[in-house]
Amino acid sequence: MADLLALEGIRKSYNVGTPVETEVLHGINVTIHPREFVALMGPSGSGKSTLLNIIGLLDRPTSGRLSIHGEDTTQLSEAALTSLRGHTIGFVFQYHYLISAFTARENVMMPMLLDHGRPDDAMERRADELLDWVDLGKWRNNRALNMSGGQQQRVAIARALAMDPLLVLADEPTGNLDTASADAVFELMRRFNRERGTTFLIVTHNHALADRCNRIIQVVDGRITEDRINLLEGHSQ
Ligand SMILES: Nc1ncnc2c1ncn2[C@@H]1O[C@H](COP(=O)(O)OP(=O)(O)OP(=O)(O)O)[C@@H](O)[C@H]1O
Repeated sequence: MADLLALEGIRKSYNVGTPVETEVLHGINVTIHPREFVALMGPSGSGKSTLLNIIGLLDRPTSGRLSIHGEDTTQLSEAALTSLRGHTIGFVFQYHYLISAFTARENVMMPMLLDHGRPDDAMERRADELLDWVDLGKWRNNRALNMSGGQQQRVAIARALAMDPLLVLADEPTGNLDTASADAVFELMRRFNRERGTTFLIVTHNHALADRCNRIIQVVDGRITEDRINLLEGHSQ
């Protein structure tokens, strides 16, 4: 089977006032396999979010090749990228970006609604199944604004999983949470990975959480400086 994701020579420059161009990714080569649960670590400003945005097809590299299941994405049109993104990748951010006036169920249904155009029973069932899974079944009809930060982030995880993505990209998903909520949110993603085989790539500054990933990639100054399988995964808990 082809790798889930292959990055070859990915470079990214930003124009910070002509003629000055700053390169923030200097040729990233990495392959992500199905079912991996990967931590992406590195100092502030090292290029982690830039890399995640490129992998998530939200931004294009300046040069290099990004393949999903062996297919090069760098030449695809915006419309093709949008469709591929919607059906392949789920996103979780540090801030949940829920629609606060909508219920938990409505928020989880949102990616399916955007894809299909109108609500149906299957969407509701899918949303309810995911909310049960993140242990918020009883909260399905509560508005997001009435939920705690940890609960909101669990709804955001359910929403990221709504389209049954192959890959979930999470950019500091526990950064705004207290230790207990961060632990619960992280454990949910870990369990989903183990039970359903969804691949996760998680940016985190938290070493204790990274120790619970099965691979740890370190980025410093736009380069991968370390990429290791975490043989002790799960043993530090
Ligand atoms: N749109 C942009 N225009 C210009 N420079 C940018 C842009 N986005 C990011 N940068 C720069 O690229 C570099 C990498 O930023 P990035 O946000 O990817 O780092 P990071 O590792 O995610 O940092 P943090 O851990 O603080 O979130 C930084 O120097 C940043 O200022």
